[in-house]
Amino acid sequence: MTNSDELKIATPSTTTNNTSINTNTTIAKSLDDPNWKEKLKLPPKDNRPKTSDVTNTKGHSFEDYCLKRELLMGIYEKGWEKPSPVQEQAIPIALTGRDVLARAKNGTGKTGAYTIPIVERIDPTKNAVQAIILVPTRELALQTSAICMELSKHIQLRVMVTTGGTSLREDISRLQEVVHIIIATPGRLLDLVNKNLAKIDACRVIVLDEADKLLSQDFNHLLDELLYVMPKDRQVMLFSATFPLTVDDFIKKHMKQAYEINLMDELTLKGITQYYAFVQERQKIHCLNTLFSKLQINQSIIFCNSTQRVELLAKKITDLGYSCYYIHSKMRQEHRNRVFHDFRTGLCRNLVCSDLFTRGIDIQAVNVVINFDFPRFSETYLHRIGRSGRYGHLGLAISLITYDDRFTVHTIEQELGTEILPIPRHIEETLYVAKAPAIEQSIDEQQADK
Ligand SMILES: Nc1ncnc2c1ncn2[C@@H]1O[C@H](COP(=O)(O)OP(=O)(O)OP(=O)(O)O)[C@@H](O)[C@H]1O
Repeated sequence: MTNSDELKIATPSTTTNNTSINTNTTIAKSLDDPNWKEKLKLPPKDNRPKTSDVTNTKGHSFEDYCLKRELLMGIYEKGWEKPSPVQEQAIPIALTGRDVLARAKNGTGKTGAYTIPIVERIDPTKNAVQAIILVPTRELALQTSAICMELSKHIQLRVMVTTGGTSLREDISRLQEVVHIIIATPGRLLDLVNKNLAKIDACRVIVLDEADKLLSQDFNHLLDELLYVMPKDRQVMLFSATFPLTVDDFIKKHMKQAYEINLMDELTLKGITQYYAFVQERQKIHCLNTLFSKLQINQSIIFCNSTQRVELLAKKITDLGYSCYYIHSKMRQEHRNRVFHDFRTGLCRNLVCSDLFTRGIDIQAVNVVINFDFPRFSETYLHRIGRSGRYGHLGLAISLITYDDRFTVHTIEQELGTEILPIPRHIEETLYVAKAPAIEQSIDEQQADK
């Protein structure tokens, strides 16, 4: 790969939708229109094969849930044709107002599993905050609000994002207007609540996305404070791919007969192939250079264990002649936003980052994740490698391992029940580069055909 081909980043392989749906006509405004589906502006169909992590459903359709027509329009126009396994389980229960505790693999549609019921249950005629979605990072807040706005684009819903690192004054003036859903990082929301600027005493739904991260020591006490302000008869929903025991206290204290969903009979995604390269610390850059020259990287995320190492590595990669961005929590927010936006739109092939990007970030074009530094915990490893292989697609995770990491590797393999294999001389492209087949077929089916 050279710099000259940096910009040829493939978006998910697509073919135009040639079903009976006409994408050129205007959107059905009339809710009585029996042909509303034919008038939707659908995105190109994503015909890449998918694993059973997302295809193994009960066969529900979004229409089975009696959702508002305008919401269904938003869902279909987002390109979501049918619910994923976690959506099938969570949506009908969440619509009843019951507490939900949902564990499902990375990239299998947890965001839709809580945003769809929330959007359905909001009364847009009421001038009040009716739902709160908490996430651990500012980038994830922006990503989640974009999804919420896309799904509700035919409904007059007002979504507000508020996170640390942005102007409090802007938030204050935004809160003078109507706000139905707040998507926030916990610290800023609590600040607004304590200053009596955000009124959440009538808000009856709260979601903790990446719940185990939010309930870690960094945020735990903030959440207790927020929940004490909310009405007693609220709905609490927790979503993550990992639920260590640390969340138990919160569940006992704040949830009532939560409906439990656990779609993690195995922990790692079927579409991701995991390898390690055993190296000395000083050989890591050379090894990365070799990987860059050999792999078919569409977009890659490269993880380091400290912000300082992120910046140093990004400089070394640039010196090697590969374009790359970097992002970490000590950068100014506007700078972070620009990097996030530009990487997402494919302006650069490689992104070096700290664990700021480990949770929730969804960039479909990422097919390779590299652990330049090996993480210390299995949760971190799982979430990091889950940045590729989104929605049942293919991905490659390569970890550079030093002698000091050897016990951690073993522990993580044990805890996740997975095997990280030594990297072979040649890595088959079929393992991580998607080719769209003419007929949609799951990856598992293809393997069965062989
Ligand atoms: N029903 C659906 N049909 C097709 N694509 C979907 C559907 N639901 C979600 N997706 C897509 O799947 C991708 C992953 O979704 P999402 O980010 O919600 O996963 P997640 O389970 O929250 O992952 P993570 O654990 O990493 O946060 C997104 O690109 C989203 O648009």
